[in-house]
Amino acid sequence: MNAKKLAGEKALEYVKDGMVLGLGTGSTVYWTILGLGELVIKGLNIKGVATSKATEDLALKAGIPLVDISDVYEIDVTIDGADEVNPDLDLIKGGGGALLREKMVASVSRKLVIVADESKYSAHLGKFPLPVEVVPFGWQTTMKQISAKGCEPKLRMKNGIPMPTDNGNYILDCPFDKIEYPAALAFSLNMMPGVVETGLFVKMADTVILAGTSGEIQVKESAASTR
Ligand SMILES: O=C[C@H](O)[C@H](O)[C@H](O)COP(=O)(O)O
Repeated sequence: MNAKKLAGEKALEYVKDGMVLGLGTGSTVYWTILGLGELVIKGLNIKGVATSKATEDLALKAGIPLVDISDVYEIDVTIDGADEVNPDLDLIKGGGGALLREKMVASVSRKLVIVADESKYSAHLGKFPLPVEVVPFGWQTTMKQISAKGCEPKLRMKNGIPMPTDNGNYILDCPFDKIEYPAALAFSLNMMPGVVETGLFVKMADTVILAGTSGEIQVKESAASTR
């Protein structure tokens, strides 16, 4: 069975008529967006806020009406994917480079629902290299500052050039291996002037839906979400 499809479609249970929805990015939330499109055709009245240009294109093709983040006071529910989830439901995100807009959208959402296949669940964050969005100016300097925190960052490339994010920045992929204190690491990285944002989402997820290839679905609820 397609675990991503199972998880993505399960999240449709959190959607109600009249909601403003944050639409995440990636191959798991792809299924949520297709499902939402079908519900819209059947008469569901929702508005979406896209977290990337790719999601904007997909949502428009699916027939979902979109609004800009600046045009809403708050978002009812955001549904998004993750690259890694720990038992506290802290996350690593940004494998697709959308972490900044995803975090901005999540920060104004009353509820953040994460959809993932069960391989993303891990006792410690860090197996997946942490994406950090940095400004192009002096990116090598920022990279040195991040190295001092105990990893060897790699500049993300695409077609032979640094991959630009939707915001015109670069991504440094930072293999920390094992992140003991996600909040402390996020804070220290965010203190660096060249860092725009990190893919660490600490105490942001309210619900995580994990699906396996044999069809089982686990729904984990956070006791510690700070939003
Ligand atoms: O930048 C991308 C996002 O954070 C994605 O939500 C994350 O990489 C998970 O993507 P996928 O569902 O394709 O594994």
